[in-house]
Amino acid sequence: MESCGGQRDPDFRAFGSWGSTGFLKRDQHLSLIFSLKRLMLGMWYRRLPRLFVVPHRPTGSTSPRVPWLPRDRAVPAATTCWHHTAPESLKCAWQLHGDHLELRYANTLMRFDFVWLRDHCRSASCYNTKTNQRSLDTASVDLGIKPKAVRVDETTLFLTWPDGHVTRYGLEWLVKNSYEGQKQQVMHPRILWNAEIYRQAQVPSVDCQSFLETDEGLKEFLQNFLLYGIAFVENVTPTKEDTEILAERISLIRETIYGRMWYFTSDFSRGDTAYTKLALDRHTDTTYFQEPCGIQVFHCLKHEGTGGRTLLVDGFYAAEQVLRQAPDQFELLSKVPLKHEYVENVGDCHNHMIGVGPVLNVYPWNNELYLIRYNNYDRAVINTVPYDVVHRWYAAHRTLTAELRRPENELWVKLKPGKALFIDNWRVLHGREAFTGYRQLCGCYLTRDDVLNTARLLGLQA
Ligand SMILES: C[N+](C)(C)CCCC[C@H](N)C(=O)O
Ligand SMILES: O=C(O)CCC(=O)C(=O)O
Ligand SMILES: [Fe+2]
Repeated sequence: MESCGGQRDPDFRAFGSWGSTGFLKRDQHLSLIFSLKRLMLGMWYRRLPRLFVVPHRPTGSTSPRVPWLPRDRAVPAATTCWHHTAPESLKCAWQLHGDHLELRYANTLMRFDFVWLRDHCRSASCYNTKTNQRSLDTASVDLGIKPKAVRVDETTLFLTWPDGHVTRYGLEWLVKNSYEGQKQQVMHPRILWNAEIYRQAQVPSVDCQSFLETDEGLKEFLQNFLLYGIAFVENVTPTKEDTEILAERISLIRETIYGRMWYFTSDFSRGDTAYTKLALDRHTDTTYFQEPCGIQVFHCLKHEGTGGRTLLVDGFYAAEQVLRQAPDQFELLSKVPLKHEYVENVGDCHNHMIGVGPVLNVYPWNNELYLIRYNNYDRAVINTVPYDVVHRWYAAHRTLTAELRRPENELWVKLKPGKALFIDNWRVLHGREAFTGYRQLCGCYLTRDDVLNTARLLGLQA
């Protein structure tokens, strides 16, 4: 067990009343939870540096074949000695415990549950490599299963099960697919930005023709989009139909209560401030959906008047500042569930949407942030949080808001006909300046899975 004694003494109240058993009174059970909190915070702090880092994975070993290959050995009830593939190099070592196998390979110490090892067997009878689907019925695996024999050579782990079935795992595959391997990786490599960082990066807009007609153009666009959470296509014919063709090049269009492709202007045709000339503070859209829309496309088709610039803020950059300054507040924003709501009764439009979730959503195994839900207009009555937590939540929300509002974090752009903007609505907040005159925007939402699918098919990590 690693010790975390050297770390700063945190404000335990920040977590004190937030536990899996519900809300505890601030000073209750303090001594009981003290050591637990220390442990949790230790884990928390240790994870910090990994949160936004582009992954660094040990590459495949190229060491020469080891001449000595151990033969199958019978497994004693519980063995504590390490078995090595090559005693000199200690390249791979394993140890069998009562309920799991411990494996050290490529600088990674991994622990595998026996049921997991049986469940992920890639043999022909357990896994269909044509469909990439499991054939094994996991429910048929004895939960007390234990391998009868274990053997490791320089590339492969061999397990023989009590019924004689043999499972083989590539050691590289295990490193890539183990929990220990995963928690050292980020799912989505990103470059967090403020206005200066974004400008300095000089991220190019991709030309419409190259976007539509070449894989390179599309890939460049998607790479920019994945890294920065925004990307532009230029020289687009300023019509709704041409914008739709762009959208369909990378994704399925997500139809919502606003339609499939939408046009909008300041006619208050819908019961939302977006349909006025008023300024809109930074926000993400559709926070009131259980799954907020992944991507938003904007294409300004016309503006005869003044103002109306678009504001963009990297929500993950701001969240990272909160994490550095006040990790307890970051934690609170990632744990407290809230509702957002859209209630509309204008003309023939009647809608009532409710979405539930915290402001910051992180993957539990590596603490990587993947979704920010931030819309002060659409935030519903907070009735999911007791009063003392709610006060701390407001303080945390204030810290985040202060970061989001720092002028140096604001990227202002004037959308012009011909230039389409794609925004990662799970990461980058948008807003707009008040305007005068006739202004018409068209666009749509995209289904996130399909954008990521396109990116992966082009070889990008998404
Ligand atoms: C983009 N479009 C004009 C169609 C919809 C605007 C939705 C506005 C809403 N307050 C939200 O933030 O979700
Ligand atoms: O008018 C704009 O530029 C953006 C309005 C807005 O926030 C939206 O439509 O989601
Ligand atoms: Fe919006």
